Amino acid sequence: MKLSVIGCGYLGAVHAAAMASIGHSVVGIDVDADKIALLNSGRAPFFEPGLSDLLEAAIASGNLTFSTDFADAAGAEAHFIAVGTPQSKDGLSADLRYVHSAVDALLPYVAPGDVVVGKSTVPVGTAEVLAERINPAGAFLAWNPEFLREGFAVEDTLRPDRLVYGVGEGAERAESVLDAVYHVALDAQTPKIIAGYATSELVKVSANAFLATKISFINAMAEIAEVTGADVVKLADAIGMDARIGRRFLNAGVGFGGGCLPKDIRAFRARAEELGVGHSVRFLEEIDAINLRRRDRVVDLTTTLLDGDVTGRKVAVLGLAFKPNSDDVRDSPAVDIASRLAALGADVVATDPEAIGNARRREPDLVFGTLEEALTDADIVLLLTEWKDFTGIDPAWAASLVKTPIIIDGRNALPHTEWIDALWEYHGLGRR
Ligand SMILES: NC(=O)c1ccc[n+]([C@@H]2O[C@H](COP(=O)([O-])OP(=O)(O)OC[C@H]3O[C@@H](n4cnc5c(N)ncnc54)[C@H](O)[C@@H]3O)[C@@H](O)[C@H]2O)c1
Ligand SMILES: O=c1ccn([C@@H]2O[C@H](COP(=O)(O)OP(=O)(O)O[C@H]3O[C@H](CO)[C@@H](O)[C@H](O)[C@H]3O)[C@@H](O)[C@H]2O)c(=O)[nH]1
Repeated sequence: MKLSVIGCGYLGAVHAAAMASIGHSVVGIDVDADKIALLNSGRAPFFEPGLSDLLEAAIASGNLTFSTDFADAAGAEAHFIAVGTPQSKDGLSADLRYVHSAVDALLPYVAPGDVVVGKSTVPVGTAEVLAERINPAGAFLAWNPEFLREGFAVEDTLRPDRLVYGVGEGAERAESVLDAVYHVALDAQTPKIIAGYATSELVKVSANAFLATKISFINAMAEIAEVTGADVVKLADAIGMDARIGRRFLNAGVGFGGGCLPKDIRAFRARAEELGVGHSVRFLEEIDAINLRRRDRVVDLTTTLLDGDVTGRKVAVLGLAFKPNSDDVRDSPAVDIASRLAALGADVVATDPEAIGNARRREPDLVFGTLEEALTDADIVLLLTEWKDFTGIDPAWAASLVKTPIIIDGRNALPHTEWIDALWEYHGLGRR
């Protein structure tokens, strides 16, 4: 089956390569000519485990091409929309301009019977508006939200835990086209939920709202633990043993960042206000506030541990990506904390296995270095992204490099007894 994927970022490039790897003939289209040139040469424009191999193999097989020309989408039966929906510059809402311009550019090449498939995360009500523009061409719209996690994007795309088809006019055609697209996952008994547009759009944003809520819940418990002497990690272990609660997404620390959770909960609030039901998700304001307070906590704790003044003190920041196994620094707690400490006068040296390039583009004045450069003569060390490269550090080796062995484990990810045994002053978040 021939497919087009419009927008080749973290979502679209992986989707295009994964669909080509299961035998579809895929063209990925993006307005960013540099990205398209890289992709066409078989190189991933960002770090995502497994993506380079998938791209290389799919391009070599002839199943995958990339283009900046929307005319190349002609002849595809399904056109996936995977462009960005970032937070608006002037508010909380999602900026839908890329979705609309992608649909504008695609429409001349859409044939009757084609299915345009929305994958971008959008405010509820968007699909209905887009369908009104697509249906007159004799084509149909499906809303097929994506749940992949960065760092596991290839695996999640090839083996999703569920498929959601939001359908409207032309529902039968949309379902049969999507079934053909996802035949491998469906053959593996992946559950499929068919719903209307509004439900499928809401499934996506409510899933992210729930995940954000779970993280902020445990971070709120961390705040309580910090004033009572409780240990939030043990608390999470204990409540997580209740199958109704579950241990996943109960890792307290510097909180959530990235290109999804923060902007999605804000856009959800904005959309609910527009719909006159702002009160229903007003709690997300608190979820956001708890999350951002964790960053303040690390800045304040660093200052306290450096006797109230960070000026001229060397701070080693381990981690810049919003999570391990990604180079994505969008709304990254680590970049935020590093920048704030640098702005307060600290001599910050930040390191990351993959994200220095992206962090430097965002914060050109920050100082970046290798792990060894960051640690050497540091007055304090902050672990802000739990890459294996950092959680596996030998604490005795690190102690031999720093000036003062003080560490804030912003992800509660280190084997803390080993660090304490190696004579580090260890500070977790929400634990002693
Ligand atoms: N990143 C994820 O893990 C993930 C997972 C699920 C859903 N999503 C959603 O998917 C969407 C894309 O996210 P992303 O992280 O891939 O963003 P991204 O910024 O990495 O990629 C977006 C791409 O769209 C391209 N683009 C912009 N306007 C275009 C146009 N008119 N025509 C063609 N291409 C255009 C950009 O050049 C860019 O390459 C968002 O709505 C996001 O919320 C992302
Ligand atoms: O217990 C936890 C789990 C995660 N995080 C943080 O939460 C953020 C988001 O993590 P994760 O959800 O794993 O990463 P994303 O790749 O942003 O994926 C989320 O956002 C995507 C885009 O919408 C969705 O597709 C995914 O299902 C959803 O998990 C990261 O900063 C993590 O460090 C925590 O602080 N504690």
